[in-house]
Amino acid sequence: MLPLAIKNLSVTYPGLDAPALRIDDLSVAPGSRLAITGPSGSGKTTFVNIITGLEAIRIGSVLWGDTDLSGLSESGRDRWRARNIGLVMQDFHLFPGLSALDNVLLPQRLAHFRLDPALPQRAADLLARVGIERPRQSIETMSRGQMQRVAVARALLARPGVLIADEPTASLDEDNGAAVADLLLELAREEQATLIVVSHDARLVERMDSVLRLVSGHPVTDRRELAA
Ligand SMILES: Nc1ncnc2c1ncn2[C@@H]1O[C@H](COP(=O)(O)OP(=O)(O)OP(=O)(O)O)[C@@H](O)[C@H]1O
Repeated sequence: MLPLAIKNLSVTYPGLDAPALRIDDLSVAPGSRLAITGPSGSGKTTFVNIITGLEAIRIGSVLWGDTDLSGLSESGRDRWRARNIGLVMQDFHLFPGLSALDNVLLPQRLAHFRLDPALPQRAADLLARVGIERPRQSIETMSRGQMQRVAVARALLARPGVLIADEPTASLDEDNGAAVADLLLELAREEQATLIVVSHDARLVERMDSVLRLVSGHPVTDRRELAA
């Protein structure tokens, strides 16, 4: 579980008159659940890229616990992200030709010379937890709902303190979207991870503790319970 504190953040891109993202002061309590909403182009993806360290911070600070991402190099941010963040993307980002189990293990296989011997069993347990009955099934033969559940298991494998999902239900039908939303909320609680979800899905958003609504890069929140 990690608390997030953003101070005086400003992200600008060449060719834009105004910052794509401008947040003066935002706190997210450890273990809480924050939804990010807002119209297209309002800065949601920029927010995710900044708080995960995918993008460099030039103005302001982004503190996860004691770690200020603005003080880390790109490789430092990559290492920090691998240890602390589990990511679930709209389009799954799974590798065809590999089984569900191997997809869950792949990021850890790539990150470490030698795979922690406990991880294959944890991967199998997580796949069972998200309802995947055939972990050896090739990923490209799975349904979209199953693929997203595999992606949720993969995000949690390394026990991240923070689980971040970018439009995790957007490409799923209603039933599968609801199942994935349930899993994200349940597993974040079970694993004691802070949960941050970018979503337009009203049923998912209303189940979070707080909502940060972005318009033209600015929070126009509803900051209910943000620091609860
Ligand atoms: N690398 C970049 N270079 C220049 N402009 C960018 C870059 N990345 C994002 N932008 C601009 O920053 C603004 C915010 O973009 P962002 O992708 O964060 O919005 P979003 O809310 O995620 O949109 P959507 O819901 O459509 O995905 C937009 O005006 C976008 O065009």
